[in-house]
Amino acid sequence: MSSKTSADNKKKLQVAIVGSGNWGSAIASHIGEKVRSSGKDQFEEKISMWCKEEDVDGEKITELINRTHENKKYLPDHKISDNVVAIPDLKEAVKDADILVFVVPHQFLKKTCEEMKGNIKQNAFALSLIKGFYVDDKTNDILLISEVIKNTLNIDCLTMMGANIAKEVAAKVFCEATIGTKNKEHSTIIKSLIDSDKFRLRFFPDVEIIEMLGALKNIIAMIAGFSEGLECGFNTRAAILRLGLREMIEFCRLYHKESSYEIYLESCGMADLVASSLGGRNYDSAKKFVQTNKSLKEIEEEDLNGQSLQGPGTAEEVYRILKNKNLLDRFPLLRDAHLICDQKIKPKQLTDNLGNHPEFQTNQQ
Ligand SMILES: NC(=O)C1=CN([C@@H]2O[C@H](COP(=O)(O)OP(=O)(O)OC[C@H]3O[C@@H](n4cnc5c(N)ncnc54)[C@H](O)[C@@H]3O)[C@@H](O)[C@H]2O)C=CC1
Ligand SMILES: O=C(CO)COP(=O)(O)O
Repeated sequence: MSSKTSADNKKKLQVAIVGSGNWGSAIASHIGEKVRSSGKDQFEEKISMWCKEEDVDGEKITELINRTHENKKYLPDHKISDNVVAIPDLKEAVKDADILVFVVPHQFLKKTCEEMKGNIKQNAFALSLIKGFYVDDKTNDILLISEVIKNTLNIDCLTMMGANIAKEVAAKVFCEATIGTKNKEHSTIIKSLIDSDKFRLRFFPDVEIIEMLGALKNIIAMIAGFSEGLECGFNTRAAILRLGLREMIEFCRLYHKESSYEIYLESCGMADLVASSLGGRNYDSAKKFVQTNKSLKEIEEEDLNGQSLQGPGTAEEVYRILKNKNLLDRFPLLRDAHLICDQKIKPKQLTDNLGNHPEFQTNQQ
C-alpha cells in the first residue's frame, strides 16, 4: 500500500521572482526561507530568480549569487537563502512558474512583460511588489503596474505594498505589508508563501488604491527629504507627511470616490509613508539634492550603485495626469515635487508656501 499523502500527490507550485535588485533579493530570500520552513508540501523548494546579467568585480552576477548566496551589488552583507537560484535568461526563469513575483524597477516592467509573453504557464498568476505607475499614452491618465501585467500576460495580478525597506526585511526585523486582491484562492496561496511572524500580511480588495499609495508615497518622501536638507525640523516634516497623506488620499479618490479611510491607515498608506520619509532612498537622495546642488540623476549614479530611484519618474507622471485634469493647484505638494526634481523651482519655494496649502483654506473660522 502506498504511504503517499494527498499533499505528496498534489502538484507543488513553482515560484519565480522577476527581478533581483535590493528588494528583489530580500523578498526572494524571505520566500526561499518560508517555503523551506513551512511550505514544502505546497511549493517547490527551488525558487527561480531572474537576474539581469552584468559583471560584478570580474564575475557574472548570477554566478556570484549562486556561488556566495549573496547579492554583493544590490543587497550586500545579507545572505540569500540557498534554495534561491539566480537565472540570467528571463524566459528560462519564468517558464515553469505558477506564481510570478514582479519586483523590477517600474521603468523596466513593460519590456520585461513583453519578453515574457507566450513563455509563461497559462494558469500562472502574478504578485506585483513594484512601486510606481505609468501614464497611458492614449488617455493621458493613470495606467497601473498590475494592469500592464494583467493586460500583457493575460493573468491575474495581486499587489503587495507596505513599509518594507529591503535591508531591514533582509535583517529579519518585524514589518507588515498590505496585499490587494479580490481573488480568495490566490490570497490564500500568497499568505502561505509570505506571511510569517516577522512579516505579517493583511488583505484588502482595494488593489488599485493600494498600488497608487505605494507609488505616491515616494513623491512625498522626496519632499520630506527636501525639507530635511533645508533643516526645517520635525514639525515641518510631520506637516509634510500629514498634508502629503491628504493629497495621496485625494488623488486616490479621483478614481475611487467612496474609498474609506481604513485602507489609507494600513501599511501600504500611512506606515510606508512614514518609513520611506525617515530612511528610504528617495528621502536620502532628495536631502542630498538640497545639500549638494547635484541633480537627482547624478546622486542616483554616485550613491546607489545601480539601484533605482522611483520618485522622480512617478512625480513626472503624476504632474502629467494632474495637468491633464486641470487639477495642479489642488495638489501643490505633488505638483511642486516634479518642478523641484526638474529644477524649475527651488525646494524652499515649496516649504515657504506650505501655509497656503488648500487644506488651510477649507477650514477657516
Ligand atoms: N528597495 C526597497 O527597499 C524597496 C523597493 N520596492 C520597490 O520594488 C521595485 C524594485 O526595487 P529594487 O528591487 O529595490 O530594485 P533596485 O532599485 O535595486 O534596482 C536594481 C535592479 O534593476 C535591475 N535593472 C537594471 N536595468 C534593468 C533593465 N534594463 N531591465 C530590467 N532590470 C534592470 C538590476 O538588474 C537590478 O536587479 C521598485 O518599484 C521599488 O520601488 C518596494 C519596497 C521596498
Ligand atoms: O518602498 C520602500 C520602503 O517601503 C523603499 O523606498 P525607497 O525606494 O525610497 O528606498
